[in-house]
Amino acid sequence: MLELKVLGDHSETEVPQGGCSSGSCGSTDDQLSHLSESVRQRVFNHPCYSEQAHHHFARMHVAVAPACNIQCNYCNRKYDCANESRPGVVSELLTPKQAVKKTMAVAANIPQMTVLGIAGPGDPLANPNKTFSTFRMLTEQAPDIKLCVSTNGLALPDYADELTKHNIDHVTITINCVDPEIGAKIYPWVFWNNKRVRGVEGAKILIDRQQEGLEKLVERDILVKVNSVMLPGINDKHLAEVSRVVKSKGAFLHNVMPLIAEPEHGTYFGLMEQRGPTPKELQELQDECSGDMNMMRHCRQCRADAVGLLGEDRGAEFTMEKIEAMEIDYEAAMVKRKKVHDAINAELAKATTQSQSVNADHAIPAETRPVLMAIASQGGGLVNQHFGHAKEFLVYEASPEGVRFISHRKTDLYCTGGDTCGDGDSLLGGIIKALEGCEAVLCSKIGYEPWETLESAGIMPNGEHAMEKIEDAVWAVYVEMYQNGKLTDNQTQMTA
Ligand SMILES: C[S@@+](CC[C@H](N)C(=O)[O-])C[C@H]1O[C@@H](n2cnc3c(N)ncnc32)[C@H](O)[C@@H]1O
Ligand code: SF4
Ligand code: SF4
Repeated sequence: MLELKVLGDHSETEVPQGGCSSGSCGSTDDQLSHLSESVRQRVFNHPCYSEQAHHHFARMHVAVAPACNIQCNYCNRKYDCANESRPGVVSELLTPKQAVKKTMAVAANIPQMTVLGIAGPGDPLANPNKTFSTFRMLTEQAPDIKLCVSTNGLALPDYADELTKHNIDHVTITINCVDPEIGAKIYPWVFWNNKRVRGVEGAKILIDRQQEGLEKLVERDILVKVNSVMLPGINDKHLAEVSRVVKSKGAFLHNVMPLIAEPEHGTYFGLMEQRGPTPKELQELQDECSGDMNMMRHCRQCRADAVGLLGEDRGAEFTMEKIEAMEIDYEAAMVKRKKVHDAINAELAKATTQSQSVNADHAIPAETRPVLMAIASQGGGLVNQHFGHAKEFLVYEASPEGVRFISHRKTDLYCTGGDTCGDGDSLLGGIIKALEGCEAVLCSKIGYEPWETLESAGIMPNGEHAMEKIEDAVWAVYVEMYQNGKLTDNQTQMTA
C-alpha cells in the first residue's frame, strides 16, 4: 500500500507553529527534524522560504533603492513597463516615508501579507540611508511584518551589524559564481574604493565580499538565501559548486533562477542574444544542487515593486496616489491580520490531516515512470482556476515516490506583441510550448476548443479535480493514468 507522499526539498517542509500542519508533512518528519524551532518560526509564513507558505501568504517589495554599485550583464533598470514582471522593473520610486505608508496600506488591505522586502530596483546596500531608514520606521510602526533585503553582497560585510539591529532575519545574496574568471563574463565592473574595477579583478573583489558577507550573516544567525542566475554556457556547469560552497558556509536556501534576456530590455546579454535555460535544464540543475542544499523552486522573479501572492501582482491597486487617499488604522489591521493568519494555519492543518488519508489504497510499482502535470491555481494550494484565466501554471511531478513541486511556467511570455498577439490560436500555441514536457493540465474549467487542441498536442486537460488540494489531485490523476495503462506505454512517455 502506498500513501500519497508530498515530497520536497527541505525548504518546502516547514510548518506553521504547533506541529505538523503543513500540506508538506506527509513524508517529511525527517526533513522537519533538521530545523530548529527558531528556524521553523522564521520560515513557516514566509512565501519565499517555504513552498507551502507561498500558496497562502503574500509579500511586497518597496522600490526605495535606485542606485547600484556593480553592473551585471543581465540588468538594465532604465527599462520600465507597467505590464512586465521581472527584477529591476518598477513603476514608481518611493521615499522611505512613502514606502512605510505603502507597506502599512498593503498590510491593512492584504492581511495575508507577511513580508516586506527591499530588492531594488538597484542594490539596497548601495542605498543604505534609504534602506535602513525604511526598515527603522517599519520596525517601530509595523512590528508584525518580517523584513527582508536582497543584495549583490559587495557592501554586505559593512552592514551585517546594522542588519541585525532591525527586524531582519532573512537576507538574500545574489551569488552567480565563486570563480573570478567566470565572474568576469557576468560583471563588467564593480565600483570599489571610488573607482570602477573591471574584469577578473573586479569579479574577485565581489566574490570575496559576498563570501565574507555570507559568513558574517550566518554568524549573526540571519537566514541567508542565495540567488543564482543560470546562464547557459557561462555558469551552468559551475552552479552546483556554488551551491556546495554556500551550503558549507551555512546558507539556508539556494534559488537558481533562469536568465531573463530579450534584446528590447537593452541589457548586454539581451543584445548579445545570450539564451536562458530551458525548463528542463533548470530543473536538472536544481535537482543536481538539491542533493546538498535546500532549493527554492517557486521564485517568480518579481518586480522591485511587486505586491500580493507570488505570481499575482496587485501593485496597480497601491499607487502612491491611491494610498494617499487611504485611511489606515494599523492597530485594527494587526488584529485582523492575526485572525487571518490563524485561519490559514488552521486550514493548512486540516488539509494535511485529510491528505494523509487520501489514496492510501493505491500502490504504484517503483519502476513506474514519473509524470509532469501543469496546474491552474489562483492560490490556496488548490486546483481553482479556469484554464483560460491562467497567466502561469504550477508544474508538479508525480512518481511512485509521491508528488513534488517542480516549478512554475509563465504563459504570457510567449505572447510576443506581434500582429497575432491575443489571438486565441497563437496564444494557445504559446501555452502548449510553455507546458512542454507536461502530460496533463489540471484546472477548474476549460473550454471545448482549447481542450481539443491540448489533447492533440499530447497534454490531457482535466477539469475533474476543481477545488481539490493540488497534491491530492495530481496523485489521483497519476493513479488513474497508471490504472489506464498510460504509464507503461513507451509511446506516451515524456519527451521533453
Ligand atoms: C533586481 S535584483 C535587486 C537586488 C540586488 N541588486 C541583486 O542583484 O541581488 C533582484 C534579483 O534579480 C536578479 N535579476 C536581475 N535581472 C535579472 C535577469 N535579467 N534575469 C534573471 N535574474 C535577474 C538579480 O540577480 C537578483 O538576484
Ligand atoms: S546587482 Fe542587482 S541591481 Fe545591480 S546590476 Fe546586478 S541585478 Fe542589477
Ligand atoms: S523574487 Fe523570488 S525570492 Fe524575491 S519575493 Fe519574488 S518570489 Fe520571493
